[in-house]
Amino acid sequence: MERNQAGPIIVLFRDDLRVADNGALAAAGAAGRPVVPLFILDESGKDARPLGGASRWWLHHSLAALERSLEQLGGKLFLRRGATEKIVAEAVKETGAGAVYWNRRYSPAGIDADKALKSGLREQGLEAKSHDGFLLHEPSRLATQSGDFYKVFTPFYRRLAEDDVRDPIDAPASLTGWKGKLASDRLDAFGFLPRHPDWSSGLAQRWQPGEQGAGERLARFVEDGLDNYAENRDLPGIDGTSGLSPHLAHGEITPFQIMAALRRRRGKDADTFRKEVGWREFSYHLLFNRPRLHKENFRPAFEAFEWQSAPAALKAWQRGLTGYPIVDAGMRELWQTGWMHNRVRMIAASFLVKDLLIDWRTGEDWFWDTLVDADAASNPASWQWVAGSGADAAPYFRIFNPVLQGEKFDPQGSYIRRYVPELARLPDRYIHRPFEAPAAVLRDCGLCLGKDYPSPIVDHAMARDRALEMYRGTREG
Ligand SMILES: Cc1cc2nc3c(=O)[nH]c(=O)nc-3n(C[C@H](O)[C@H](O)[C@H](O)COP(=O)(O)OP(=O)(O)OC[C@H]3O[C@@H](n4cnc5c(N)ncnc54)[C@H](O)[C@@H]3O)c2cc1C
Repeated sequence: MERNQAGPIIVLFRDDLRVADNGALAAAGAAGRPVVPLFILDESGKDARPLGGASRWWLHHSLAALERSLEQLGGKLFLRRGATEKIVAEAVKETGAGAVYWNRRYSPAGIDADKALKSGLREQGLEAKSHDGFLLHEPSRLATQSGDFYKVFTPFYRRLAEDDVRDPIDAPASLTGWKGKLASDRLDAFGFLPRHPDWSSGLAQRWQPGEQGAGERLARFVEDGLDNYAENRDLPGIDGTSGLSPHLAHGEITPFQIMAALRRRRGKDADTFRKEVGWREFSYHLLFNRPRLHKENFRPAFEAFEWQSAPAALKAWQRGLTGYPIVDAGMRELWQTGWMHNRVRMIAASFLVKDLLIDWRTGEDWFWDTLVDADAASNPASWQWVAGSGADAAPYFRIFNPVLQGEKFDPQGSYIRRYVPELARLPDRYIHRPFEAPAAVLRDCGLCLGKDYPSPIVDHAMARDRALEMYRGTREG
């Protein structure tokens, strides 16, 4: 096929649902040719991981916001579902496009699909160009001195910090919209919104999906939230973190924009925040080098670990009915809002894996389905970190005590009172250990343990010893 240098440029949208700091869109806009923005949901590859329910809810609203932003610039978003190469081939044929631009993806299935796309388009004589945006670093390029990938965070982060971070790219002032025809699905017909039942009201109350919501959240955080972040980030009872993770997961904002917003900020709080963004980069570095991170233990010795089957305990964990208030508050926050505080994610994950001895993959799957920020790299990397099977993982003997963790990080129990309202009347000293409250205290609070709120489904001290024994047998792979 002859390259049509005057023809329209197709710009693909996938996990980059924004118009600012969008290298592909900016390049297409600057070329002055008609632009065909095309969103493709591709769940067809053999390693593709279908999105979970909460991510689908987010995606619906994020696409609606993107449609509006593109319209304001003079463009129209086309929506398709299917194998990337096939959909793009059809779109090229229908529009007579001479070029296809996109921002790089870093999930294993995304990398494979885009590689095939690039070579296929070039073989046909079309221009195919990819841009950065999702990550600060290219996982294929960063290597240790011995040429291996990084398995420990600190040297990875030190190396990452050596690189200059480019400035964000402005959104195009306007686009030359493409006026021809192209098949497009209707957003509603994708069926991303839950209907029977509709469980999304808590998500809608908490979040504003879309680029505008992302930008406002970043600005608010830098203005009001960054001071004391290093301490506040561990306190689930306050709004002490940025809440940017779902916006990052859907590419409504880029780490380049975040770094630019922090550029003039020095000191412990800003450094800690940059480092957290660095953990996201590290997770993708691991995923790139271990594409089956959500299926296979990073440390092979864990393949032999004898996880337990405990369906009733799993259900209690998922519903926030374990009898450990901090675990239950976290699991209910997740269910109601599609998000859970990082400190509580660690505690709830540790409880599933170490107290209940349930395979980390089961918990990872649940988070994948229920988190609005479900992320192909951070989710499995974090679960493996907690389980001890991952790179640079928590040592096996670190087993969170859910009562002590609760008392340390939510001393007044404000987080518990918000998400486990049946415990709200308990005095602070029993809020994390209702099972130790004297009968008179429980009676005064109108609380009947085992009826209004469960007794612990497992004894932590016993569970800790059991886990230590099993872990000792599995050490270092
Ligand atoms: C078991 C478990 C599962 C997790 N699953 C996910 C997931 O699916 N998606 C996800 O984005 N994060 C995940 N995390 C990491 C972390 O909990 C969230 O990134 C964080 O809570 C998001 O809230 P925030 O944006 O307010 O974070 P902030 O504290 O404001 O941090 C800013 C950004 O840094 C990144 N970040 C912070 N902490 C981490 C971390 N430990 N690992 C990787 N990136 C980090 C995120 O992109 C975050 O938005 C998981 C952690 C655990 C323990």
